[in-house]
Amino acid sequence: MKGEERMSKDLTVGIAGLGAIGLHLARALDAGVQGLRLAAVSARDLKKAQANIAGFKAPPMVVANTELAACDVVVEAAPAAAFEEIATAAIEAGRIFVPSSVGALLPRMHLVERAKQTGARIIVPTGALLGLDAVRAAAEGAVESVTIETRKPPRGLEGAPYLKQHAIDVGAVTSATRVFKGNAFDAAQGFPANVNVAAALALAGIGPERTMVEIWADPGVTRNTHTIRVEAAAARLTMTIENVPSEENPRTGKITPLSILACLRGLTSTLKVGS
Ligand SMILES: NC(=O)C1=CN([C@@H]2O[C@H](COP(=O)(O)OP(=O)(O)OC[C@H]3O[C@@H](n4cnc5c(N)ncnc54)[C@H](OP(=O)(O)O)[C@@H]3O)[C@@H](O)[C@H]2O)C=CC1
Ligand SMILES: O=C([O-])CC(=O)C(=O)O
Repeated sequence: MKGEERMSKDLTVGIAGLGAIGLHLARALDAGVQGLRLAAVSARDLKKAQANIAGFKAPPMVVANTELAACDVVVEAAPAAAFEEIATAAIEAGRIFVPSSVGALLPRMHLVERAKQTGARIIVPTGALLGLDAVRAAAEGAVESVTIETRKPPRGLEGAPYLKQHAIDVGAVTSATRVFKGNAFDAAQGFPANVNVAAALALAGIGPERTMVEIWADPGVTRNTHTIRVEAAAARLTMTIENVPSEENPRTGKITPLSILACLRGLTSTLKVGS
């Protein structure tokens, strides 16, 4: 195949937010990923965004969140508060939408219904978690229970609305302390910047009401640690991932942009591994 023909088949990618996830992903795409071309980025601070991409081989356009929807694939890597604007534009335009702020999708499942009408696809990456292939497989059969226990260094939980509402000061925590126990829906509301993994797990398995979550502020861990336990008719799963916090945002594990990159490669790769 000629080079031009191959170019014309590339999927264009737009990224909303150039932080711990978005900037790493943008750099990786700029370095070159077969079948994908970084075409546009958005941010709150557009000047900072321009500076961030200045050294790129092929700098993307810096656009408003809604204008990313001109791209074939829209990756949301912004704070949860911006999720609705970015998601709605991408879904109305019938694009492939890849959310990072997965917790913000749970109270907006109407977007999934809307995507059915517009032809959009919503592809939730595994993100900072693991094993969603096995959870999805188990959920094709009977599942008794799904739980996730998240342990983060206390500063990785700072600022969560649930902590403020319950006057919990994680800065004062000196030994492992459980700060939340409940379902994934409530966890995502109370900790919008912390438990997107629980939301992804819920969507892969038995839904946000039945997926149970514990969140621990743990001065004894240096990594964001998530343990999933699944009791299903076909298998029992226990899996733990220990994520190195990123320098830019300690709430976010370094593996997250890598997971999204792997997810994007899967959109165009000839060989795709894992369900
Ligand atoms: N699915 C998963 O497994 C995981 C998901 N996450 C979630 O992914 C999201 C991104 O995380 P992370 O990269 O660590 O966050 P960061 O805070 O590091 O980056 C977010 C970026 O978004 C930009 N931004 C702020 N407001 C807006 C806006 N209104 N529109 C567009 N961009 C904006 C900010 O840039 P500036 O203000 O300078 O313009 C900032 O650089 C978060 O919601 C986080 O909770 C995180 C970890 C794991
Ligand atoms: O990076 C992590 O370990 C998980 C995280 O912040 C999230 O789920 O939002």
